[in-house]
Amino acid sequence: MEGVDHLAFERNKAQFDVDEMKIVWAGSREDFELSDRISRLVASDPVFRKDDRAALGRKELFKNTLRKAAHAWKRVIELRLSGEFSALEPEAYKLRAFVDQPAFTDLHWGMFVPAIQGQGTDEQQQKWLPLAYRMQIIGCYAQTELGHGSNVQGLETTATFDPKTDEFVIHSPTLTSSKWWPGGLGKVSTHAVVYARLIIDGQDYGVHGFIVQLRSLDDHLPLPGITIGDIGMKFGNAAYNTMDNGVLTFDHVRIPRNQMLMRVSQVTREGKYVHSNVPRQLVYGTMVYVRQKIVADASVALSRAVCIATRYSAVRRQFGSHNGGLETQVIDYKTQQSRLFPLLASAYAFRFVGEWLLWLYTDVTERLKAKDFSTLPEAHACTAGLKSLTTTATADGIEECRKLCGGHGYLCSSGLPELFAVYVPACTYEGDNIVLLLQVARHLVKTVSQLSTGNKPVGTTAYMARLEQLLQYHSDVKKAEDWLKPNVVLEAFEARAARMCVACAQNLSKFSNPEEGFQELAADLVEAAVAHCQLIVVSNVYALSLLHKHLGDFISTGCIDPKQGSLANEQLRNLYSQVRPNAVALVDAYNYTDHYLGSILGRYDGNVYPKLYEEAWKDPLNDSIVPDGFKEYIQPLLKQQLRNARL
Ligand SMILES: CC/C=C\C/C=C\C/C=C\C/C=C\CCC(=O)SCCNC(=O)CCNC(=O)[C@H](O)C(C)(C)COP(=O)(O)OP(=O)(O)OC[C@H]1O[C@@H](n2cnc3c(N)ncnc32)[C@H](O)[C@@H]1OP(=O)(O)O
Ligand SMILES: Cc1cc2nc3c(=O)[nH]c(=O)nc-3n(C[C@H](O)[C@H](O)[C@H](O)COP(=O)(O)OP(=O)(O)OC[C@H]3O[C@@H](n4cnc5c(N)ncnc54)[C@H](O)[C@@H]3O)c2cc1C
Repeated sequence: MEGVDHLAFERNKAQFDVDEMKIVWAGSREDFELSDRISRLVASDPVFRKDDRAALGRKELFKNTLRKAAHAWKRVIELRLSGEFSALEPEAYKLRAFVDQPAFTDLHWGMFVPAIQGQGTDEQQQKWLPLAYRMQIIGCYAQTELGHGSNVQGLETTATFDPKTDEFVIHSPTLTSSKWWPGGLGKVSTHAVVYARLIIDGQDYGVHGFIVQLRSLDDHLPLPGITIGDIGMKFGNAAYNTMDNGVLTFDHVRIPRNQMLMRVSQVTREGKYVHSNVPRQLVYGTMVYVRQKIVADASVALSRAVCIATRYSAVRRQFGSHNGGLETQVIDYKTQQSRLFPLLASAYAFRFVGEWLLWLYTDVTERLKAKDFSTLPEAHACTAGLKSLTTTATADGIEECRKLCGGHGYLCSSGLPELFAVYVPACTYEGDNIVLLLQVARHLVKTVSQLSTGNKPVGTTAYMARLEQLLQYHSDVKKAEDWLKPNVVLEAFEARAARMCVACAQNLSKFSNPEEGFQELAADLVEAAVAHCQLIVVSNVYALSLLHKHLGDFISTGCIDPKQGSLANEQLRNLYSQVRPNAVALVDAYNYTDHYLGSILGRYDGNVYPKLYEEAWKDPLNDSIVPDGFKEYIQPLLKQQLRNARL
């Protein structure tokens, strides 16, 4: 029934003030009001409808994306959502987020602009940023090649300095050096920040960023020497196919010398390479920025899936009917709770860890401005590790939510298949998750090895300073409630991470060639890195379900014994019972509109069955009662069977 809240009985059970929780989730009252206003604005605008997206072909889908991006830009300007540099303001960012359709603009604002801001000189910023801010040029981030993505130092594209003309010659020497994947490149971008090996007088100075114009600003045709196109359909139907991930090759394309991004190092008019007194890794700065953003976004994607699965689990009933009464809500099954509630808790945990990471990133940025590079390794390890941890958990969590919704979760109208297909590449882009965990492992091993030299570990590795104590540690948990004490949980996680790191460091020391040891022990190193990253995010329910999931680690490292493991599980069951009456209210606190959720199963009013039924009839296959192709392919079969039957 329209207008009836089928979930009201669930909402009435809540033991906390959902409006207050909305503010906690949003970050502040101001943020809440902004999100609320912008999400409603998007939901009520017919251009931003998305319920028809799954049935669109690639070309229509892409054009639809262009239309939405242009309309979003128009709305930003018309509504005066922000000041001079409009699209960088939170309102504009939120508007793009609630439109919820990946587009070239994500890379323009999310990577092209930050690359120039972070790696361009003041002069370069003054020239390029106003054009980019007004979208008079549209840019992408062209780093990955057909042959190399993870190994940035292995890129093959060359930028050779020509002192005669004061230019760089950008060239793709091999097929594998073709740029491959950059979003927005395939059909839209007029410019790119291209990463290429700098060659001066035959000497290779490694990978640097260059601003390169790709297409004419008049007719949008590729400039001479440039071959460019889309790399083809990707996983899922609509999903990430709204994005024109592209291929690009250069045939001796010339750009002026001042288009090398020169904040970190410079090439003079005479062809002299000058490296500023800063770490070369600052060239990777844009990736650090985006990894931090991706962590913040993980809680959004996971919370959407959890919201759908929680509301639907409260609506869906199976088994347990007595005397013709109602069947049991599937959310009341302990197995459903043990799969769903840790995800609900994870979404909240990732929301808070995202805030913390933003603080860390802001802090390191301020320090870099003051030429203090001391916290850069920690910022790199945290952004890389948490990007890996949160995106893996979110991608797995979305898929789990699909299963939690049974058969109906497999329908596109549940919103879950598309959410998964859009989200899952986050485990790969901006650094493959395993490759990033190996970076964390390097940082941890280095930290352990420096302990003997008296180096005091700082930041998230500070617990290693108590190594002796952590190596002696054995949990003193005696009853299930003991697991509710944050310190008890935290110490167990610290001891587990410390012991796994130390074990790796000890095993590495047995190799005469450390690099060979690192390769050989990579799987263990990744597990130690995961343990360290989990330590960063632990909080009550979440921590206990993780402890239960990784019980083997905790027992094998001697941090807890099997009895204490069972007590943790007992406590977990108690906590699930406490979460149960609050579950629907906890997902209401995300304050998502039905438009943004894009899911019949997750509708706010819980009116699932009539709407599912209604939606089925909208499928293009139901446009005609007898399908196209009946006469050619079905009727002859039927007739033949009839003939055979008569024989
Ligand atoms: C509106 C939208 C807004 C925001 C966007 C939000 C979401 C994004 C949406 C969509 C995103 C879409 C697309 C994504 C785009 C991309 O994918 S762009 C391409 C990204 N590519 C990668 O991530 C490549 C991964 N590889 C690497 O990062 C590096 O190559 C490596 C770190 C794996 C290895 O690098 P090497 O140079 O070989 O390093 P090393 O020898 O291992 O280490 C040398 C030292 O450098 C330190 N280090 C490495 N990286 C960094 C860094 N980023 N910052 C600081 N320090 C770094 C490393 O720790 C070593 O230190 P030592 O002290 O041990 O020497
Ligand atoms: C949707 C999407 C959008 C993208 N957008 C952009 C963009 O805008 N701009 C851009 O420049 N790039 C972009 N990329 C490229 C992306 O950044 C790379 O795909 C990513 O960095 C992974 O690199 P790769 O593809 O080379 O993977 P590979 O490194 O080839 O990974 C293959 C396998 O090898 C393993 N592996 C690799 N190295 C190691 C190692 N040292 N030790 C152990 N295992 C290893 C990995 O774990 C993985 O299992 C995008 C990719 C996708 C999927």
